[in-house]
Amino acid sequence: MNIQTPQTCIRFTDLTVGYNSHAAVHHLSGQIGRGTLMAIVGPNGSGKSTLIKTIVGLLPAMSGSCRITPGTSVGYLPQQSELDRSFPARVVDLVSMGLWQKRGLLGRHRACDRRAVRDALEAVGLGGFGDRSIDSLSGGQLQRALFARVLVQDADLILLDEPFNAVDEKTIRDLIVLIRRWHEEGRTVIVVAHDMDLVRAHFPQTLLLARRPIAWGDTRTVVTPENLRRARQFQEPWDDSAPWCDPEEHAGHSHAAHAHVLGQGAA
Ligand SMILES: Nc1ncnc2c1ncn2[C@@H]1O[C@H](COP(=O)(O)OP(=O)(O)OP(=O)(O)O)[C@@H](O)[C@H]1O
Repeated sequence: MNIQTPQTCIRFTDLTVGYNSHAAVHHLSGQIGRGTLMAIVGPNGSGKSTLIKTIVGLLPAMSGSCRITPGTSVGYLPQQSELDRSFPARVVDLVSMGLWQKRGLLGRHRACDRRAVRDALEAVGLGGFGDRSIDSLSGGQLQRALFARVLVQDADLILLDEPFNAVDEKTIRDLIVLIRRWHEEGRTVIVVAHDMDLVRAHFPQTLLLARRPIAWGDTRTVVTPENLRRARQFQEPWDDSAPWCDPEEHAGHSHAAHAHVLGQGAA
């Protein structure tokens, strides 16, 4: 039985998740405390987006579980590549979509909602961009608009999938300010990232994945050359057509990682 303390935001119990009976992440156990600011890192194809989608509820567990403490509202920023930019919408419409959990899909927006959307656009440096069509935005401007949508969601748990991808340094700095503010407000923020210097500088906690948890805990002890090398080693020989999980291999190699996950990832 899982015991969720009031401080727990997410609990993974031997979670395995994937596609068409192939595991993309397997045997993840541990918990994320409320108010945690955490990065998820790992090589391409190591299961970072898959894990985020499972937390958001878009992908069911194959076995084990991922539980969010009841009553936790969730905000999610998908990878830009998953967005259809040709959809005929204005920036203000995109940002207003963040209100649907409060107002419903067809709900009328009140004056306070319109103000919240305007304030969010100002906060991300897109004041005056409301009437622009989303296909006219640069990549960095679109990322700012997506952050504005997360701002109006006003969620307890915020999941950002590669928010720093293909944006310039100034935009990254501005987005980091927003992320830090969410953290200071006591929200739980989980960010998929590839830039290890940025992770070391801004994220106190890190989960390093290579289809399985390699290490999890204090960023200084997780993002080490040795752990990154191990992550690459686990990832490179991976066979996408392999059976969904090899218990022998799991028992032999991931025991140390598990101990680390349970010892340091647990909040
Ligand atoms: N819809 C899907 N159907 C089948 N397999 C998928 C699907 N989405 C992802 N995968 C596979 O699952 C594995 C993990 O993918 P995932 O996108 O979670 O990795 P990632 O760590 O986010 O990678 P990246 O850093 O490249 O974004 C990969 O082998 C990928 O090919």
